[in-house]
Amino acid sequence: MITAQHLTKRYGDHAAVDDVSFTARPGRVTGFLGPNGAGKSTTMRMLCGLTAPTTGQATVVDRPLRSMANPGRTVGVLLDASAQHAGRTGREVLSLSAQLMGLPSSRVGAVLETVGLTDAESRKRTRSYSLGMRQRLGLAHALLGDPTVLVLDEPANGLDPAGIRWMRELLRGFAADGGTVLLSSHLLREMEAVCDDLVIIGGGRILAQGSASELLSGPSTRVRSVDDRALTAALTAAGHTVERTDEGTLATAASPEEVGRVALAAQVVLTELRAATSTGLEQLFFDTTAQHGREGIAA
Ligand SMILES: Nc1ncnc2c1ncn2[C@@H]1O[C@H](COP(=O)(O)OP(=O)(O)OP(=O)(O)O)[C@@H](O)[C@H]1O
Repeated sequence: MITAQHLTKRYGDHAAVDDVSFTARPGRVTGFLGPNGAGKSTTMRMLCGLTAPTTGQATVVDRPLRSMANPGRTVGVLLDASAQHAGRTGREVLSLSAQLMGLPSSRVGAVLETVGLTDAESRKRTRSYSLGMRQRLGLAHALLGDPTVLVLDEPANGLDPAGIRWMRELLRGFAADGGTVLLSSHLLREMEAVCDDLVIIGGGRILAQGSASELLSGPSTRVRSVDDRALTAALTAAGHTVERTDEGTLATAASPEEVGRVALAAQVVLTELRAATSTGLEQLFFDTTAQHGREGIAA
């Protein structure tokens, strides 16, 4: 489990992260999304103890990471796959960390196999690695201590389609075994495919969070009637929120059956009633972050 409680990071007058609270739970993949400059990396650095919060607290498995004697045995971190020592081989990078974490050298071969780096590749200096190979090495490094928690900033960056699918299966398997995964990525389709929970951040603040199924389902019913004003009043009186969509229908989270019953009781004739399809993460992302992306910045 990872918990961010009221995390704030100020650089001078600028709040890079502003009162951010969320929980990434065991057995689930939590996606951390936001436009460029939203505060994702800064939040992840605070979770990993690399950046001290101005206020608030971050804990991993109920403790601040900095207080752990051997954090690599609990948390695997991949924050920047290109930040590897260019003159070391992949195998040397892993062997050194295995020694520092008190792990048997057999872990090195095990994680190389898990991430699909061959023996020959592992003996090359990382300066000759492609970005995809660096990501695989970074992930091997994160998995080395057999952690229960993974914090991964853009791990799929540079992977080819087969690599992305492989990463998806690896993360789903890690969560299915009870692990906690916090993952940031700009690949929205991939996030939609892999995440159980979503946290969306913009301008340093949380804009939306919840289970992916909840957030992506949106208002579940679309309805038209001969008297939308009376229907809206009746639905609102029954405790439902109602919005008008761009297509001119009314949208509500109430089920089609419930809308039908309310309309019947209010004696409003319906001209259309249907369950809405899923919103899709791309739509949710743009709807939620419209004010915060670079394209949303007024000229
Ligand atoms: N060390 C620093 N000093 C000053 N400002 C910083 C520092 N680190 C980050 N920031 C600012 O904090 C804000 C959030 O940056 P951050 O890197 O966390 O965003 P991000 O969501 O990870 O963006 P991206 O998707 O582009 O990686 C930005 O405005 C950035 O310029």
